[in-house]
Formats: sequence, structure tokens, C-alpha cells
Amino acid sequence: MITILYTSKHGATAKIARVINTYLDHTCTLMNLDELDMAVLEKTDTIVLGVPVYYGALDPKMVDFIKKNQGLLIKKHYSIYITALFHTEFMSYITKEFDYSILKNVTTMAGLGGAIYYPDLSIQEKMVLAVMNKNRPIIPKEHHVNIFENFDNHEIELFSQKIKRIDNYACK
Ligand SMILES: Cc1cc2nc3c(=O)[nH]c(=O)nc-3n(C[C@H](O)[C@H](O)[C@H](O)COP(=O)(O)O)c2cc1C
Repeated sequence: MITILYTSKHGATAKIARVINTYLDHTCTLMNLDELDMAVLEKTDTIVLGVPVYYGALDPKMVDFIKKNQGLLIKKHYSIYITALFHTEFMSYITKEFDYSILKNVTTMAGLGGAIYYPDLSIQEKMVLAVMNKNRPIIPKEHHVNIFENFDNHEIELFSQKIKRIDNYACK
């Protein structure tokens, strides 16, 4: 049994969870951390953690969950995917937050891309993104009013295949 546990302010991390679930033949339980169900997690063999990046750091709610629930995670196969525009830098976001005691037990990790849904953003978020984009241009100008997605579809498929293999192995 696989559970994908995620946080998602604007929907991209949730969207990736749904795509992974599709690659896994709709066999996963999708769980938003805001609706955490520990009884389901206790029963699950494989936990996939979906963690977005904001302001140069992993979402603190999920970081807190992972740190407080190391005991539970160690008993499972657990994997992490990062949702971020600068997704190739996922390891630097991860190593900034987690030490070896957590990382040595992670089965697989990946950076899968991110998205900006402009109509959903607050003025403050738009300002932060404008500064970020000025310093390190990543969002083309024509996307500044609408939707920009830079999901790495190939990585999403590879990550899903790894999860499938891990869970098949766990169930043997
Ligand atoms: C206010 C704000 C700050 C962000 N900061 C970063 C960042 O520092 N690095 C990065 O790679 N992506 C950054 N992003 C992009 C997010 O990681 C991307 O929008 C991701 O899809 C967010 O996940 P969500 O849609 O599930 O909320 C930021 C996005 C917002 C709105």
C-alpha cells in the first residue's frame, strides 16, 4: 500500500501527486498534510512525501512533520519529491533541512519541477517572484499573468517507476 502525503499552497505538488498515482495505476492514497490520518500512515508500506519550496526553503510544515515522525518513517519505505522551479537543485534544499539520520533511510529522492498559477498568488508572493526572477530568470515574460509550469515529466515517470518497484518488493 502506498500513501502520497503532500503539502501544496498553490496546487502543483498536489497535481504531481495525482500524476504519480496515475503512473501507479490509481493504487495510492493521496493525503494532504492538513488532513493527516495517522491510522492510514501506520498501515501503509510505502510513503511518498511531496514537499514544495517557497522562499528558498522546503515547506516548514512538512519539514516539521518529517522530523517529528522519523520513528514512523524508518519503519517504512519512504521517498521524497521536491516541487520547485529550480528543481535540479533539490538536493541542496533537502540537505539544508535534514541530517544524515533522516537521509540515510530515504529510498529515493527527486526534484520534479514546479508551477506558478499567477491568478492565485497574493501581491506579496508576486513581488517575491518578481525579485527572484530578476536575479535568476526562469519564468518567461509572457507567463507573468497566467500559468507557468516547468514540470519534468520524464523525471516524474522515472520517480513513479522507482516507487512501483520499491512497493512491489515491500509487498513480497
Ligand atoms: C512566494 C513563492 C516563493 C517561491 N520560492 C521559490 C524558491 O525559492 N525556489 C524555487 O525553486 N521555487 C520557488 N517557488 C516556486 C514554487 O516552488 C512552485 O510554485 C511550486 O509549484 C509550489 O508548490 P505548490 O504549487 O504545491 O504550492 C516559489 C513560489 C512562490 C509562490
